[in-house]
Amino acid sequence: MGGRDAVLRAEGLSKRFGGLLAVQNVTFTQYAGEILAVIGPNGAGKTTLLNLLSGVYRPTSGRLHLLGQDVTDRSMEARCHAGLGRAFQIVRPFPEMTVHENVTVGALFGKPGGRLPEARERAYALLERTGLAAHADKAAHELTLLQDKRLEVARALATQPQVLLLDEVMAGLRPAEAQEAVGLVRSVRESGVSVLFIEHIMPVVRDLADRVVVMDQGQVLAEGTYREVTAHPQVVAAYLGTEEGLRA
Ligand SMILES: Nc1ncnc2c1ncn2[C@@H]1O[C@H](COP(=O)(O)OP(=O)(O)OP(=O)(O)O)[C@@H](O)[C@H]1O
Repeated sequence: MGGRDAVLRAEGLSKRFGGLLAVQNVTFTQYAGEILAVIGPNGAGKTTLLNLLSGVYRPTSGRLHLLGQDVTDRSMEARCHAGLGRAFQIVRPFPEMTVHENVTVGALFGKPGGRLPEARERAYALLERTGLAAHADKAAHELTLLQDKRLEVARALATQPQVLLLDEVMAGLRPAEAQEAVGLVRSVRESGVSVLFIEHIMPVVRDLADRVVVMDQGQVLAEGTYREVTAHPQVVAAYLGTEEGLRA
């Protein structure tokens, strides 16, 4: 697989909260065009890792490279401008603004110096892509949960990321809806965006991820394809007795 470009490279990332090392010496590479899943039992450090990647937290130690640049000391906004987008589990649109206006805000925020007519146009194109065009003029608070998730992805894509971070966006969706969301994430990748996602729903991980990083107690326990990691004895042991188990 020589010659593949790394889009994200974490080198020995650690994050300490008081006496707790929530993320401990985490190293991994995500390659261009890849859909990478981060899984692990509750409290494994997944959300903390995502917060280190997006810039919510600075690491206690370690470095982060985005598209070949060292962004360890850059703010969340600077990382966004450099090509990193993020969608949250808890969707927080501006409830009184329309769906279209919400995505337009994302389009204006992503690249410095963006112009309004252009941003509005790009927002419409994204609503088409995410299946929300028919709801463009609704207030955001009128959307269903699945439509909310679509809006969150559209808003993140509006910032024109090359790497999109998704934090449990399937949470709360019914299985059929989760399948629709899987289709949406695939289409995001088809458009040339690399995707890193945290997910508890194992069938979603199986269907979507090219590669999986398994965390436990702040550390990377295993890395590989879904088949490889779910056959790994330490991974099976880490999941035994946990609520989500390793059902697939
Ligand atoms: N801001 C914080 N201050 C102190 N401790 C924290 C903070 N954020 C997370 N932790 C702790 O760090 C550990 C890792 O938490 P984190 O939320 O990253 O795990 P997770 O894998 O995302 O879990 P879950 O699957 O339950 O969301 C936990 O023990 C948690 O209590």
